[in-house]
Amino acid sequence: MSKRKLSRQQSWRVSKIQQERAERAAKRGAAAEQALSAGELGPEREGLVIAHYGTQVDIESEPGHSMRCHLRANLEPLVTGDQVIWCEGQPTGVVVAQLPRHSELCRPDPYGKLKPVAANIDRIFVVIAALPEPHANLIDRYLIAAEAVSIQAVLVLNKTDLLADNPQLKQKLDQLLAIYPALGYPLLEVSSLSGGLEDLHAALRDRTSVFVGQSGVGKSSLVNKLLPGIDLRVGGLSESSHKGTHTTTTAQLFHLPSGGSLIDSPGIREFGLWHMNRDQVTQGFREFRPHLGHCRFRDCQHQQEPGCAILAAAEEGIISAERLDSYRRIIASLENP
Ligand SMILES: Nc1nc2c(ncn2[C@@H]2O[C@H](COP(=O)(O)OP(=O)(O)OP(=O)(O)O)[C@@H](O)[C@H]2O)c(=O)[nH]1
Ligand SMILES: [Zn+2]
Repeated sequence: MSKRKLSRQQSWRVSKIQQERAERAAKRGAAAEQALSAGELGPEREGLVIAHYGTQVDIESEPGHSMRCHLRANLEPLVTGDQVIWCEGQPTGVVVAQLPRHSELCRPDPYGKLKPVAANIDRIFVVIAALPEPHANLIDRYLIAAEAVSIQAVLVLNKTDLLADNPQLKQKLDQLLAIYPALGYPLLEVSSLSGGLEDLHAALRDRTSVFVGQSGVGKSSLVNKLLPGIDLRVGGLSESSHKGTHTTTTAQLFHLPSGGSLIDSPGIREFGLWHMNRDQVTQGFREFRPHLGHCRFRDCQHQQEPGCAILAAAEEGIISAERLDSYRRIIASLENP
C-alpha cells in the first residue's frame, strides 16, 4: 500500500514539474511571439550563438556585433556554437530556427543521459604539460571522450620550456607521446611562457575548437596568449550579470585574432573526466575497432580469454602494450562497467 501511495505522490510531483516546465517555456516564448506578431523585427538572417544565458542567447551575424535574443517558444534549447536563423529586434532579437549541428560536445546529466553543451566543434585540444607530468591513462580518457562525440582530438604538450634542462623528462615524455601521432592524434609542442605558438595558431585557424585538460596544465595561460586582452580569470566566463536577469553563461565563443574560434567555459574544460561505460571505453580506443567482434566469445572482456582478437593484435604488436594496459586500467576504474 505504501508503495502505491508513494508512486501516486511521485507521479503527482512529476506532472507538477512538467507543468512548471511548460509554463516556463511558454513565458520564455511569449516575448518572442509578441515581437514576431507585432512585425517589429528585421529580416530573417543566419547567425551564430556566441554565448548562452539560460533563457537567452547572444547571436552574431558579423564578428564583433552581437545581439541578445529570445527564443521562439517551440525551439529546442540552443547551445553556444549553434547556427541559427534570427531576426534583429529592439531591445532584443528573436531566434526563429536552429540549423542542423555537425557535431555536439556532450556531457552526461545527473541521470547519465548525454546533453549537448556546445555545438559545431571541429577539434578538441587536449592540453597536457611537462609538469604536472602526464599519464597515458588520463590522456586516453580524454581521447575516449572525444571519440564518443566523434570530434577530432589534438594533443598539446605545453610548458616545453621546462624540458630544455631536463633531458630525462624529455625522453620520458617523447616515449609516452610517440604513439599518438601514429594513431591519428596530432601532437603539438608549445610553451605559453616562451612563445612558439605558431603551430597552435595554424591548427586553430578556420575551425571552432575547445581546450580541455587537467588543472594546472596552462589552459588559461594559453588562452590568454591566444586572446590578448581577455583575462579569463577575471573575464567572468562563469558568471556575469546583465540587466537584472539571472545570467550564468554556460559557454562563450571567442574569435581568435590569428583565425578560428574558441569556445570556452569551466564546464567544457572538465570534458572527459565524467563517467563513461565499458562500451564507450572499448570503442574509444580507435585502433581496437577493426578487431572488435572477432573474439571467440561474444561477451569477451579482452582480459585473458582464449581467442581474444584484441590480445592477439597486442601480441602481434598491432595494438601497443601501453594502450592495452591503459585500457585495462580505465575499465578497472569504472564504477559500473
Ligand atoms: N614553465 C611554464 N609554466 C607555465 C606555462 N604555461 C602555464 N604555466 C604555469 O602553470 C600554472 C598553471 O597555469 P594555468 O594557465 O592557470 O593552468 P590551467 O590549465 O588554466 O589551470 P586551471 O585554471 O586550474 O584549469 C601557472 O603557474 C602558469 O604560470 C608554460 O608554458 N611554461
Ligand atoms: Zn576479446
